[in-house]
Formats: sequence, C-alpha cells, structure tokens
Amino acid sequence: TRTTRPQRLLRAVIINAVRGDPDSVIRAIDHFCKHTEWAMNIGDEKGAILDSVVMETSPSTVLELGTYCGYSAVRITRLLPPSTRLITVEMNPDYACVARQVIQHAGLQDKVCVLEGQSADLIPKMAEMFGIQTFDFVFLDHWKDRYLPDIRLLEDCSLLAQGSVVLADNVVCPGTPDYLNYIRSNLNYRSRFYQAHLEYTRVLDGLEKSEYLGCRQGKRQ
Ligand SMILES: Nc1ncnc2c1ncn2CCOCCNC(=O)c1cc(-c2ccc(F)cc2)cc(O)c1O
Ligand SMILES: [Mg+2]
Repeated sequence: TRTTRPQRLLRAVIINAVRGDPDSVIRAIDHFCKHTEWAMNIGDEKGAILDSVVMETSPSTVLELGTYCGYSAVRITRLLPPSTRLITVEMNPDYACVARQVIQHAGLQDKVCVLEGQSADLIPKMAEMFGIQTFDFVFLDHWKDRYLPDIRLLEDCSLLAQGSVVLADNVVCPGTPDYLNYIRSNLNYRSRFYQAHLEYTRVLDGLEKSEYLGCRQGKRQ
C-alpha cells in the first residue's frame, strides 16, 4: 500500500536532517512542506511565535495536545532546560509512531513523552501519572472543537496555576470560535492574539496566548 503523508515527511527528515540536530529537523520538515507536500505542522512563521512564547515563559512543566508528526514537540523541547520534560498527547497511533521517530532523529527522545489516547481521557490522569501539580505551559493543536472542553477540564483538574500560559494554534483557520469566545470573556485569563498565516500558505490564521490569572469569580459583562 502507498505510504502515508506522515511517513513521507519522516523519510524527508531521515534523508535531509542531521541526526541529533533539532534545528535541521525543523528545516527539513519546513522544506518538505513548502516544496513537496503541505502538512499541518505549525510551520516556520507561527513556529517563531511559539518559540518566543516558550522562551518568555521558560516553563518547567509542558503539555501539548495534538502531536501529529512531532514538529512542534521538537520546536518546544529544543528550547527547554535540561531537566524539563514535554508531555504530548496524540490519539492517532500512526501519527504517534512517526512523531516518536522524528523526535528521536532530533535527539530529544529523553525529554519528550508521547502519550497515545484521547486528551479527555488522559488529562484527568496527568497529575498521578507524572507526579506533577500544574502545567506552566500548554500548547493546544488538536481537534479544534476539543480546545474549549479540554481547557475546562484542565481547570477542573486544577492543572493550571497562576501564571500558567496556554497557547492555541489555528484560532482563525480552521478556527475555534467557541474557545476564543470563552477565553476572551473570562476574567481568569488575560489573552493576546498573534496574527499570522496558516502554515506554508497566505491564508490568514493566528495564535491566542492566554495567561491564567488564578481563580477569580464572574465573567466580563
Ligand atoms: N489527544 C487528542 N485528542 C483529540 N483529538 C486529537 C488528539 N490528538 C490528535 N487529535 C486529532 C486531531 O489532530 C490534528 C489536529 N490539527 C488539525 O486538525 C489542524 C488542521 C489544519 C488545517 C487542515 C486543513 C485546512 F484546509 C486548513 C487547516 C491546520 C492545523 O494547524 C491543524 O492543527
Ligand atoms: Mg495546528
């Protein structure tokens, strides 16, 4: 049977990227997506915004929802201090398998845990599984209609602390209107929109960064 797009992306990484060099893995994927085959990685333009938010947050505990081929896992993890780990959740086993190999090619396999399963099932088990209390940084990049239920679930599981940062991809394209409405009208968050473009295209897209302010009452009128 024909290969899948993630398998063709992985082959491009193995052929073109230097093993153990995360930046060459990022460059190889962006080149593949620009010149060979589009794929739904955050990409270089939005990726640079992701980098800057990770660096300004300098998180100790990081959660990513929606691994796909591991591109953003490599982008995030290459910026983390040695003792920090990324937990990334992917429900598609074929994507997870490719992501583990991309992450390994980048030499970051000891710093990333790729969990297979539905975010809704795994979030309530995170604290117990990893012996953590809260996440300093959360990156949302999975099903766009899961952003809102999952941010609520993170709140209900007390996995956000004052100062935690949540960064959401694709808030314009494909779009996450219910999430944006919730997070922008909620006094427990301070949000900022970063205008950009859908990866490897001229279509408008953007990222929404939201800082959790702790649990205050009420909604903005
Ligand atoms: N743990 C979990 N729990 C639940 N669900 C989960 C999960 N883990 C994975 N999944 C399944 C969803 O995985 C992929 C999600 N990402 C996207 O769908 C996406 C789509 C586009 C896009 C496509 C076509 C266009 F024309 C224009 C834009 C662009 C992007 O940047 C995207 O990120
Ligand atoms: Mg995305």
